[in-house]
Amino acid sequence: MTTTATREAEVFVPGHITGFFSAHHTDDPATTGSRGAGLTITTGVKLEVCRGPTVSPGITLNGKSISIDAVDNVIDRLDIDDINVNAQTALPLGAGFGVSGAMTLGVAFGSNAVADKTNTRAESALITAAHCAEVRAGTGLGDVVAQARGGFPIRVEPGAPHVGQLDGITATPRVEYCSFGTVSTESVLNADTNTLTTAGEQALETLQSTPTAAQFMTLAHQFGVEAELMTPKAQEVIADVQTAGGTAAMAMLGNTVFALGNDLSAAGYDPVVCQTHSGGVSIQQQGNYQTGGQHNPRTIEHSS
Ligand SMILES: Nc1ncnc2c1ncn2[C@@H]1O[C@H](COP(=O)(O)OP(=O)(O)O)[C@@H](O)[C@H]1O
Ligand SMILES: CC(C)(COP(=O)(O)O)[C@@H](O)C(=O)O
Repeated sequence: MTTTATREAEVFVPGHITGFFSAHHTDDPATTGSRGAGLTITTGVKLEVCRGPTVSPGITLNGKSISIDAVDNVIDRLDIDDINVNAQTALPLGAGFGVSGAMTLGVAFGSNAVADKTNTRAESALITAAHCAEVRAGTGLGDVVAQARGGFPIRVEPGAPHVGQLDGITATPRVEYCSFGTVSTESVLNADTNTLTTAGEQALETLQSTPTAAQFMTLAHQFGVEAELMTPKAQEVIADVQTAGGTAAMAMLGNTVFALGNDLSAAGYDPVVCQTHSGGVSIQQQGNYQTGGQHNPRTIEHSS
């Protein structure tokens, strides 16, 4: 039996729920992005990334082969078409949790962790590659930089690292959400974004003067109304939460309603419960394993 070394890494990227945003397009994806605010959540995407002579290239999400434009873009950009990615998530794709951003950022970090030591990149280069890939795909403007930071990010200035600017709200609330399906981010971003951008800029100014979780929720709800982005289902659920004395908002951009504390369950819903995530993208494991042609990730040996 011939023995060959395969490199493997496990990466976790938190989900990201945008509460409000404004869109800022330029002719360069690195300076294109959004301003706004959202929160990263403990429910996210876990990616096992492998590279080696016995590894067949490909991407799966929850066991099924998947095609996500932003992921294809980052693979091209970083020239990493020899990796295998096995991603798992409890989050729905296309429903406003930044799963496309998480996949793209996770592939960038994972591929770097399994690259030859002479071919590694610094974090800012990987985040920039993932951000530009999402912008080019038209599926996100600010998820990647928010997911790289973690916590409760405020996107003060748009764009990739060294261009954009991030701040945050110092709170780690419990989060509840109910998802009812997808909204096409590409369709919203390709349409006229003037109304949403005016609403998003006003919300950001108010949040910066009172950067609290409660203020964020009030502004996120108001943004959904003013930007005319609310789905009928989101309107119905948010109205029920208000009747029960709480605050809820639509996740941008998905047919998803989120709330802090227990505001959805107090209104009689049965939400998924998670927490604000304390950190950003992280490499959980990384190492080599030996195989005689069989891929068995459980035999991973840690390397420093
Ligand atoms: N089954 C699917 N449902 C939704 N999107 C999908 C699916 N399969 C592939 N995609 C692709 O995934 C991307 C989803 O992007 P986006 O709507 O921004 O999702 P998210 O809100 O999860 O980040 C799009 O490029 C879309 O074409
Ligand atoms: C709201 C959105 C433009 C898209 O978010 P999603 O649909 O989750 O990809 C996000 O990237 C942002 O800039 O805030």
